[in-house]
Amino acid sequence: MIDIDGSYGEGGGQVLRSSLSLAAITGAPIRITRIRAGRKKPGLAAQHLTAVRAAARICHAQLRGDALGSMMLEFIPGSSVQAGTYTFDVSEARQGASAGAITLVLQTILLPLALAGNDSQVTLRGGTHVIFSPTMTYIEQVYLSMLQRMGVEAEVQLGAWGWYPQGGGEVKMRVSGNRKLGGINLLERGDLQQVRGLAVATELPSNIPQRMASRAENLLRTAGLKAAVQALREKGVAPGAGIFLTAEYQNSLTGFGGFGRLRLTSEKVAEIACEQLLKFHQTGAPVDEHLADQLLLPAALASQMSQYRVAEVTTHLITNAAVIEQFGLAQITVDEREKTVAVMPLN
Ligand SMILES: Nc1ncnc2c1ncn2[C@@H]1O[C@H](COP(=O)(O)OP(=O)(O)OP(=O)(O)O)[C@@H](O)[C@H]1O
Repeated sequence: MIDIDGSYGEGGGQVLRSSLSLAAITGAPIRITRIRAGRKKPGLAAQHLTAVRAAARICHAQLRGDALGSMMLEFIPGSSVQAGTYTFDVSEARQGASAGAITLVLQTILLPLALAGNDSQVTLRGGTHVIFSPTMTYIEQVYLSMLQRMGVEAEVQLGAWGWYPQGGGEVKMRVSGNRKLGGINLLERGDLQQVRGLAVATELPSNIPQRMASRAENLLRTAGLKAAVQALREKGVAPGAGIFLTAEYQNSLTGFGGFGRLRLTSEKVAEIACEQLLKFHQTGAPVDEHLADQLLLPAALASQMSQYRVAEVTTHLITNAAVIEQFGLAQITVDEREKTVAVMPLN
């Protein structure tokens, strides 16, 4: 049994999710204690419990402690990961609505399913665009595109947008199985090719996406960046709005978003997204601070070494590296001064 201290470093949900993915892939039983001890409301929230149940479903794991608020979980895989057709809904973890991010549930099971013997189809329901987590737009345009270069083949289709607090979004994912992963080398990003964007509203007037789109295009073009932002009204169960920008460099991709809320003008929402993107652009780094921690898992499962340079070394990155190393799959070196990450798989 591998013992994981859920309070280590960042002490957030990622410690749990990385451990679940690796337990499913390796078949190693795990016990995680002090889950999310670093958070205001510690223990398993709806999103985490959905990830636990999803990981357990695909490898028939026995569970102990799988309840909302639980700070301890035992996860004992009962089989290798089984490809198949699955549905996971965060609202089943908590009665009533939940905007738990299904992108994080998706990340928990993606690599186990990509390494399984056959193709899978997964339907996910809950929050698709939720602050402090990757948005489904980021997953599609940045995360999956980068993972494709490492040998992962998966496609997502967004059926409905799910915002905080109601959730209710839906995504269908198709994952090809039997994949062999390769390393990635991202030390130089090359020139910016373009910034693409989606300015979206559900159940709100069309001037909102239009205003977000034109403010973002103006700001980015004034800063000398080539930008095209599409204004869209989309399907969702509740009102919501946001703008999601993807910057395409010769060798790399990144994405940033801004979320609408009451008393925040559409223009301000666009400015929030643009500020983050311009700040990243100035760093010259190929990998944004979020992708930095998300690339560790595929890199540890690859057959070659990976190396990349990041915009910022975060506690998420350091924490995830330590969790992955506990499974003995890779040696990870983070150079805080050079802001580089090297992942050397050990098998
Ligand atoms: N704007 C963003 N774009 C892409 N990825 C993001 C963004 N914000 C956060 N993330 C990613 O979301 C993940 C959040 O992990 P974290 O450990 O904080 O867990 P959590 O389950 O969201 O919840 P909590 O922080 O409440 O425990 C990290 O992988 C982080 O890189």
